[in-house]
Amino acid sequence: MPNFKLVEESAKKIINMEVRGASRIARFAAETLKEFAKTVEKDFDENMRKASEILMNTRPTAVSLFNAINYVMMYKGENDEEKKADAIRRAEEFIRWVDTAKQKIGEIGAKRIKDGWTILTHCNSSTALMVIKTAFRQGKNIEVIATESRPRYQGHLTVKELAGEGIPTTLIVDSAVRYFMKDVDCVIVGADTITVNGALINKIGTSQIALCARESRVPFMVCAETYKFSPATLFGELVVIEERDAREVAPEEILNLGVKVRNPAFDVTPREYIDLIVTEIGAIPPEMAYVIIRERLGYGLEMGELKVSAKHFD
Ligand SMILES: O=P(O)(O)OC[C@H]1O[C@H](OP(=O)(O)O)[C@H](O)[C@@H]1O
Repeated sequence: MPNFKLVEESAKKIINMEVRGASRIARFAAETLKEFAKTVEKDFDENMRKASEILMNTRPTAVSLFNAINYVMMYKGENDEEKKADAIRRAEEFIRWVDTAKQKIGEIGAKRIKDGWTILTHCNSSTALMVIKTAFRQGKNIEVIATESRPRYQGHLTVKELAGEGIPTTLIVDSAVRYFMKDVDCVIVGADTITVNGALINKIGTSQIALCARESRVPFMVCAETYKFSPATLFGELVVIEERDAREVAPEEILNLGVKVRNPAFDVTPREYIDLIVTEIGAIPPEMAYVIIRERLGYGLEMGELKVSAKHFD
């Protein structure tokens, strides 16, 4: 029997943010599809399609979820048995992509961090933290300023992780970024999605930090695996910004007043504010986003037509 309960449970974990962070969500979706595929005995295409739809309808902004599901769903085979084996293989391949990419980004990004620097980070990006931790492990004497990242306080996860590594870390409220920017040598953040024109979609507040960094001439570095680039934006689609429950922001007492409370989870930082995007295949300017979508993800504009070709990770 196809185990849809497993898929529903995974979807719930993504929605309530028990599993969060763009790359963890992607990895978890691939793992779920792999485990689900093992339970399918007939009508493989139909069951896999249903399972991917359930996972896809969880959080709309991080393209990593789409790319993970899409990657697994490009399985091939003459019959259900072959399809199942290929889907499982592809899920495992995607999971390896997630794990190896983070390591590589850590190594590449750490080269850009100088001894004695103070780095500001926002939210809780495992990829951005990998860069910071790699630099620290190389013996660079660095400090971190971390924003609390309201309303979900992912900044608390960040400071716990950095403190666990022994990295001197200061926690600040989101609105104190400009106050502290004079002490910052570099901003390093993660990514939920990079669009074809090189814009960054990341945790709400990121664009204000970028603006402030630009004002102070502080370099702004983004850490993003190539599966965080959005092929759909090449086809003219806009990235949907997730708007979460108002109760995450305001207590009942406020909500009862009937005031409108808005809670967008992400915002857009235009490419002009980004100095560098560190991917697992190199540190690139945001202007190279189209090249990543074409060469790495296999979607391109060819002979004046939109052409999609499924690429494999190598
Ligand atoms: O993949 P990694 O680098 O771990 O995280 C990337 C991004 O995912 C998070 O979103 P959320 O907390 O799930 O809403 C943050 O916006 C973070 O910058």
